[in-house]
Amino acid sequence: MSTENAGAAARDGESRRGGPADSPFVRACRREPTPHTPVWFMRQAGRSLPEYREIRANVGMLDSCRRPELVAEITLQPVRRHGVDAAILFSDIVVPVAAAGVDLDIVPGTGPVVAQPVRTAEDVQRIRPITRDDVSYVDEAVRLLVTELGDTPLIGFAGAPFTLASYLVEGGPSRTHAKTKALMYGQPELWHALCARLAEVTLSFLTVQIEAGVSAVQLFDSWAGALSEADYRRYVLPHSAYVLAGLAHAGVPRIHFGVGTGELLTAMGEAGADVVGVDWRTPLDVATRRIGPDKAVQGNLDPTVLLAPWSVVETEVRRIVEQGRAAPGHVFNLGHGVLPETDPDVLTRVVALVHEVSARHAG
Ligand SMILES: Cc1c2[nH]c(c1CCC(=O)O)Cc1[nH]c(c(CCC(=O)O)c1C)Cc1[nH]c(c(CCC(=O)O)c1C)Cc1[nH]c(c(C)c1CCC(=O)O)C2
Repeated sequence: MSTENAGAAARDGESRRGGPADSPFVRACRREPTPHTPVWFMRQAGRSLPEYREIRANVGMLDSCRRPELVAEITLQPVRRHGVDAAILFSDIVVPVAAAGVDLDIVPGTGPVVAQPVRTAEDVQRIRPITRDDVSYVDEAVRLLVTELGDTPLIGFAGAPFTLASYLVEGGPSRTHAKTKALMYGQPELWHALCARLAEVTLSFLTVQIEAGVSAVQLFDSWAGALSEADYRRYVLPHSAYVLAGLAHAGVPRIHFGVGTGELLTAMGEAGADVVGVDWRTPLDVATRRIGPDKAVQGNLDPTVLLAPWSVVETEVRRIVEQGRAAPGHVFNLGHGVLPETDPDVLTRVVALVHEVSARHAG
């Protein structure tokens, strides 16, 4: 398809084998053989890196997401430092929601805070559809990055309807998602109208990123694990499935991730993913049995293990690479994002170890 190899082809003036579409990361997503297990980290661009803290010192989070040169630099920092197999666009799940007209901010140490939480049909109607022009800074940043990254794939991402709805209904982060679930159970029509709007915004946002050249996309339904499987299937899956189906024709791998989703892994795969993200609670061989043979898995080192002595990290990395062999494709990652207090040198060592251990057993 047209977006594949865009960077490499532009530089070479011709299309050739290789480029991001032939990288270990994309091949693993497609369940093709790889020279080593590819590895990247959720939240690899962020507060664990001193160079990130320095560049962000005087720029607000949302502002930084709207400056293409800054987005490109922050996205590249972990690729240079750790040698990860993929970059992830520096942005946030609330960026497209802000572009859709919702008044919100990202408060340091707290997360997204919404000025006027969504409670009524009028509130839902105020969430406008978005076009490329509403997020031209993302289009520009992706194009800059695809050229800079060469053969290293760039992952685009968005928040899934449930996780976005939770921030909008609660007005900010929530442990229980009580207001969100109250709306879901009490006003199912309004709930579905809200999720349908968010699915439309998310689909447009991901389409902009794919057209600009990302090699894969990840749909973050971080808080879906708050639901039973039955409620997930009834209230959430159709909306996430709408987004994932809308991207099928683009041909880039679709990763679907959530936390605490051991009981939802089958359903999250059925929603239309090529790769299912697994947190640390479910071993990858068990997860693979739940997800089935036609999807790859991504995960699943507990982020807090990175704070332990190296011998513990090493044992856990080896176990996960080994259990990942049960899957038809494995992308090594954490079970959730990098914690800010993580020593970046440990991340660099993990990348090298994953490559070494998996290459030794290849073929
Ligand atoms: C739920 C969610 C959000 N944002 C995101 C999710 C889904 C992933 C997950 O489950 O962690 C996704 C996200 N947010 C960010 C990225 C960047 C790419 C990456 O390196 O992974 C990604 C992929 C940057 C960010 N997004 C945020 C930061 C920290 C802000 C800062 O550096 O000042 C970064 C680097 C802010 C944010 N934004 C959000 C939270 C919970 C927070 C953290 C609040 C805090 O602890 O300060 C909402």
